[in-house]
Amino acid sequence: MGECVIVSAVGLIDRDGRVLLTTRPEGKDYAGFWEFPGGKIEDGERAESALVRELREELGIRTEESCLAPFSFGTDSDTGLLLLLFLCRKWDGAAQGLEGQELKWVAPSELLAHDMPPIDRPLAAQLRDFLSGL
Ligand SMILES: Nc1nc2c([nH]c(=O)n2[C@@H]2O[C@H](COP(=O)(O)OP(=O)(O)OP(=O)(O)O)[C@@H](O)[C@H]2O)c(=O)[nH]1
Repeated sequence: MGECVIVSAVGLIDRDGRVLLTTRPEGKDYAGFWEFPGGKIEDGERAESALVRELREELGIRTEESCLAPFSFGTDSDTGLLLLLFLCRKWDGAAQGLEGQELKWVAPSELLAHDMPPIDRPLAAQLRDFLSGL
């Protein structure tokens, strides 16, 4: 049986209710696909602190664990990936692509128009429905 990889990711929601998607950098799996910012949880790390760290490293923004609300999760039986999706509406700084990734603030209704890894699609649909008040 393969190893389980746990990834923390976040739907950052701005004041206009748009969600930040970023591209996966060249050389990584799903390069060029759109994803929720985040990354793998390191050994002994908690999901929230991993996300606070990744947001600082990848986007140069600062947030706190108390600003991260658990939203949903997804699993991929082929890769053993477990993706934990949080939501965040409060952070300091303006997001930048510090690892060369593209950034795009996307209206909820446009989320599914973006190429995403398979695990993200149902999560994006849930997020769209949640933000549209369905
Ligand atoms: N951050 C993020 N990763 C995702 C999403 N969807 C998805 O399948 N993944 C997968 O989750 C894994 C996250 O790994 P990563 O490469 O971003 O993590 P990391 O920054 O810790 O990478 P590293 O191990 O290359 O340093 C990848 O296999 C990636 O394809 C998503 O929405 N956000």
